[in-house]
Amino acid sequence: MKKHIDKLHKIAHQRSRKIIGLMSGTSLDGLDIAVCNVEGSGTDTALTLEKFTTVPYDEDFRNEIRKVFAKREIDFQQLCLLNPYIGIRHGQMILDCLENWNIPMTNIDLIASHGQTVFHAPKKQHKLTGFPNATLQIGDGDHIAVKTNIITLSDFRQKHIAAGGEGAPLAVYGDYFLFSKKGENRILLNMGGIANFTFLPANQDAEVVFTTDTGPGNTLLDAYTRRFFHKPYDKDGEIAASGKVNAVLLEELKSLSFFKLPYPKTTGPEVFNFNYVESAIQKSKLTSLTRQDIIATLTALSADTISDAIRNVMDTGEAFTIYASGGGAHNAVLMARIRENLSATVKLIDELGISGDAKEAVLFAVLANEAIAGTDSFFGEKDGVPGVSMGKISFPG
Ligand SMILES: Nc1ncnc2c1ncn2[C@@H]1O[C@H](COP(=O)(O)OP(=O)(O)OP(=O)(O)O)[C@@H](O)[C@H]1O
Ligand SMILES: CC(=O)N[C@H]1[C@@H]2OC[C@@H](O2)[C@@H](O)[C@@H]1O[C@H](C)C(=O)O
Repeated sequence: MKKHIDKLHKIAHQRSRKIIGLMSGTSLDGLDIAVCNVEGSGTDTALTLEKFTTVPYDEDFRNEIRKVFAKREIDFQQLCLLNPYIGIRHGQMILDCLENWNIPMTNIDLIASHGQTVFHAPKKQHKLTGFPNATLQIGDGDHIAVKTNIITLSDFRQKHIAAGGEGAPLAVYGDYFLFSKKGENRILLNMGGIANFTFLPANQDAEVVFTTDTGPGNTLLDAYTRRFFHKPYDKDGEIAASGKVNAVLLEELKSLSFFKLPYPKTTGPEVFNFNYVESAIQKSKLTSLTRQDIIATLTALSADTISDAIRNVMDTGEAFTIYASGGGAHNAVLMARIRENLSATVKLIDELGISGDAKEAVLFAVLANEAIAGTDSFFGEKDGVPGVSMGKISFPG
């Protein structure tokens, strides 16, 4: 309908846009909702985070997602039902938040929805001849648009794959637009379920900007803390601090083929799960390790593989600063080992003006802003950062 196109055209030409960024990551902890005011685009983007919250998922919702999450074999009906269901639930969470914040729906121009990743299968992992890189996010944008009456952009990762990428990491675009700084080599490290980072060179050359996943962030820690200690995660790294890293198990865990693949690469809980850890424990014949030692070793695995990946990019001897975000930035043991491994300054991204817990949701708002109001961007011919606009548009009516 032309009225929708006219409205979108108007939004694209406004001096600033109010965009809600949504992120629900691999930790299944909840939906991050960030209300952003965005002016300009590309490297001229000026963003203010006006409101942020994480709406926690209730256990029932989490369990419904877990039925299909990162599983090779599932009940197909469950997947089919979850696609609209997650969209509707996310839409309702937005409406509730806007009401609590006293923000009229009509003040919001756009929603940028990541959706829920249920499976991630880059070619390097599935290895099936003829099949492309693949990833699947559900929670359809049409349901969010109709529920909230707000134009919604969603499903950002498919275009990245269509343009030659693995569908991730996408944070790199917003990282460059918002946080690149002349004179400082910056590593923006995000430790969610899976860890990834963006390298922003001190000369701000977009063609040198680099991004990759590194492997596990918190996903293994969460799984084992849930199993052994009946808690959702190792708060502040307290359990890890009470255990000892087991060098034999750590080496066995590091022998996984993923860690030998060249960078950039991407991964998910399809690879980093119970089976992987259990089979490493069996292989190293360490069946009597304490639970605390296992958590300490898994924390060291995350820290060491993050550090190896950063070393691979920062091999020039130049100084750099790490800005950490994501839930793992709250884990003191994880942070301390990264600091020690790299002898680098490690700060929180919060020092750059955006809360580390909000960063990913904010970056999806930036991607939507680029799709609607941006111009061409070019990050060179290297793997992993195609210069394309991402996000599919859902109109409310
Ligand atoms: N105080 C804390 N101490 C230790 N770990 C914490 C703390 N708070 C959060 N976390 C960890 O952070 C995780 C959530 O992180 P985050 O929300 O960044 O992940 P995500 O966005 O779901 O994942 P991804 O970025 O891989 O998609 C929790 O599951 C937990 O492991
Ligand atoms: C397929 C998928 O959802 N990947 C996530 C996941 O969580 C962290 C890491 O793996 C990253 O590659 C990506 O998310 C962030 C937001 C990204 O694309 O930058």
